[in-house]
Amino acid sequence: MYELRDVTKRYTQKNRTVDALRGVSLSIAEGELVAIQGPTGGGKSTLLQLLGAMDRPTSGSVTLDGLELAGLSEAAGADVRARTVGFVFQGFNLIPTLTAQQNVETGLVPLGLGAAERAERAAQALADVGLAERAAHMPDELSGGQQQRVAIARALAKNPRVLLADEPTGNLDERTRDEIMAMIERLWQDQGLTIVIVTHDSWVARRAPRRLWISDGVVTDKTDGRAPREPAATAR
Ligand SMILES: Nc1ncnc2c1ncn2[C@@H]1O[C@H](COP(=O)(O)OP(=O)(O)OP(=O)(O)O)[C@@H](O)[C@H]1O
Repeated sequence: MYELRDVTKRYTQKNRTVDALRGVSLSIAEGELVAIQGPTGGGKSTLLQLLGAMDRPTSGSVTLDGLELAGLSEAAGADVRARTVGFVFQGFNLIPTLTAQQNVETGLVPLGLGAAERAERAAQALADVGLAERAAHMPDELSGGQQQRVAIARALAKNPRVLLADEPTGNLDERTRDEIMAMIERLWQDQGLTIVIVTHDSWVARRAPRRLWISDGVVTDKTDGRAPREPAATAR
């Protein structure tokens, strides 16, 4: 699904440069659930932005199903964000003046669907996250966990291939965090999505079969518990 080859990202301000990613090479297979951890400023959000075609690397290659994201035009990048990638953020990012249903429908506007199909898909997405009864509620009438469910429904209504989540449980209490993670895992299993979650929370990270660590712009694969390799027949 994703192939990163020697990716660097350098931010240049007036008299300061920051190397947020330094020579990252990485593959993420279709259907993987990957957690990304690491110290603050290590490069987690930068990596997620490159995976989501929200930004481009300074050098190197980022491909999504063979499509080179590094060289995309603005319009082509917007198309990837609209169709292929769903985003979820720590702060939910719902529009406060719109109902849950309308918030979910906003994610479908770039797809050019008719109003009736938008409404139907949004209602289905809200049902999928257990919020069918709350479709007419405004965000401030919903709990934090419910708001995050609406945000997840908005991300998934467009049937993306990838879900990218930046600290999706960062604003939630423990019980709600557990509920949201259980829901993300269920969606992952049911819909065969590829999911990448940035988290500071080791409990959340441990739920992911694959865990990456980014520190100072360098990625290390920290996955443990991998199936041990079968010893070669001759070694027995
Ligand atoms: N737009 C930007 N302009 C300049 N520097 C930036 C920009 N975005 C990120 N950086 C710098 O790049 C480095 C990596 O930042 P990034 O946000 O990717 O880290 P992070 O691991 O997500 O951190 P956190 O856990 O605090 O969110 C940091 O040193 C940060 O200050």
